[in-house]
Amino acid sequence: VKRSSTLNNNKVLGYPISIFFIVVNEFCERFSYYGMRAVLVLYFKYFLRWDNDLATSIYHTFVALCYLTPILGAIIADSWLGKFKTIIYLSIVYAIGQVTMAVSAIHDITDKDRDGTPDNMTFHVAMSMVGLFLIALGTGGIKPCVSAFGGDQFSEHQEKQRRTFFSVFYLCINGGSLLSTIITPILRAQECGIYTQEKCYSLAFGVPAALMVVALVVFIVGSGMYYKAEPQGNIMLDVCKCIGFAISNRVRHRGKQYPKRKHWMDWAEDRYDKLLIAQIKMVLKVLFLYIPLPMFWTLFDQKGSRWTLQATTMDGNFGALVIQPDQMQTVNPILILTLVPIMDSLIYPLIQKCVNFTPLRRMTVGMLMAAIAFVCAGLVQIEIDKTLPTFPSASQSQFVNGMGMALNVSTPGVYVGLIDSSYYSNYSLVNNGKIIFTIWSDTQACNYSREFGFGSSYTFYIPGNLVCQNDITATEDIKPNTAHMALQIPQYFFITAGEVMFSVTGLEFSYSQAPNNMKAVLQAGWLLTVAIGNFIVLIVAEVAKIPEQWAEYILFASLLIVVCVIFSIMAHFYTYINPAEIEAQFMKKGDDNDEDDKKQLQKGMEMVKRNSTGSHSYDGDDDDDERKKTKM
Ligand SMILES: N[C@@H](CC(=O)O)C(=O)NCC(=O)O
Repeated sequence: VKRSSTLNNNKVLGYPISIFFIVVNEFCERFSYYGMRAVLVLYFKYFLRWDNDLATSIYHTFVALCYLTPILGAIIADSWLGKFKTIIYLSIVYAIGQVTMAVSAIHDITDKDRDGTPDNMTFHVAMSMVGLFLIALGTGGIKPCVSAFGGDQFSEHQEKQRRTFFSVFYLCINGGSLLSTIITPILRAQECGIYTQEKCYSLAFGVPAALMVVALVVFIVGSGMYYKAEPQGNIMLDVCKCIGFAISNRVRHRGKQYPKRKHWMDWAEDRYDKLLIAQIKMVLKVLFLYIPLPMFWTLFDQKGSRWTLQATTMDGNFGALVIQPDQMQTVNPILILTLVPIMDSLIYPLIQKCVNFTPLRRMTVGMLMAAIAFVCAGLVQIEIDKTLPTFPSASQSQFVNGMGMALNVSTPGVYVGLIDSSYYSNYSLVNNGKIIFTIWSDTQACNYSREFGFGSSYTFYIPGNLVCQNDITATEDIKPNTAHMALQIPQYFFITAGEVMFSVTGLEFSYSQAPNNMKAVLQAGWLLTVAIGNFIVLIVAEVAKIPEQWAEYILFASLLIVVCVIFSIMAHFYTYINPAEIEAQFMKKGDDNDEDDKKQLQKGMEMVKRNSTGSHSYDGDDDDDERKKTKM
């Protein structure tokens, strides 16, 4: 009653006002997360100077951590602080993490000799790791809370509005991700610094930090308008205890003298009520089906690591538009925003006319799409390898001074340095496009201009009798990248089509197959598959140590195809259930039971009510009879 009255007083267009704050909060938070993530792997490679393998490994450890912490967030919210306070406190941790990252990327802090490279890399690495840990704790911790908190704002008769809210919520995620993945690579490509101008990773991390502060402020501003449910006990803990008891009770009753029970979970009946056991059975069936799923995420999340590194060896010149390697990731949210409505309104209904395109079938096809994406990535890599030398580092150039006097060389934003007579400069990082160098000594000065292609590297020879432009000769140490970044579009298309079929459907499937009070448990289980998927990248990258990148892509594609076959077999034997219907049956049976059983049922019902908006119960022993007979 309290909830309805709270909500009814604050409505706009039939929606509670409070959800506008939540939606804006989500947009800013996802901007912050994806913006930081977009440039992360390049920060590791070019700022911290890690090699591709280490950069990829740490990137995936971070992503895995971001998807492990939701369990922690759910436990804190459910059993201690409630969702509202959990979101506030963990958002503060998150914002501190983002600020730490921004500070860690200021090279001037330790650049004592002012040559543009940090002198105490340990400081920057340590700060980055602390920052990333805090971000993982914050973003993962609030993840299961924010969407559920949004859902809580609707009363039971607002089901339609709640569904619209979740669609808008998903669009906001991808809107935030799209904008930030365009913006932060641009910020990263700027030059900044007090003593020496370098690529501006601090700005690329600083803006996401600012957006996280905005997200927090917006969320707090809405404070007076939210419906804040009290923490209601930790259902995850109840589930774990019940499963633990079932196993230990089963082990204690091993002998032939003990009659068998229909299901191993039935061994928990001696202590736990039948409703909880039946609900756990439903959840376990879905969790069992989750076992092969991490492999999808193993491939999916490499678009932020391997694919971004791949793009650095490609040509990002799209005519009027010059795309940075990390900006290629925007193809994913752009395709999400277009594919989701097309799939829902056109593709699925068309396929449905020919075959029963069940959620599990969609997910299987989604996995195949991801495998195809990696075959595309492998083919693109073969194309790149044909064009790619290994020496020296891409985009760097040097000058050799053949004059009898010291010379200064600079371009706007880059001071190559003072080069002694008959000596050479260090390699300096130069942007692509037309670059004008100014070369000067005590007695003369001149300009020298040259077109730099993506990733090209040159050595320039300054002769003894320098007049200028025509006197300087250049040798091309590395040819400009010739494989065009547009070649990555097919792999992005397939991975995103895979995401729509796999991820969007999978979330819906998990939600529909879970009893009301355990939807959060399954949500945490789903996010756990993402974490495990990222750990698999680490294991495969470390164990397989495949020297050829294209072969690694094909290996991942093959692994996913094998897993996909296993998943389709498992899915074939899965029978769809309707938890609400089953719970209603359980209720009916409960009416026929004796008084004690009724009391026990009532207890179970209260548990369901306590943890959810629904209020039915279910006798798990009869689940086979009660299911909707829908096969994969
Ligand atoms: N498509 C992704 C966003 C991206 O990779 O840019 C998505 O929707 N992820 C879901 C989320 O909760 O972040």
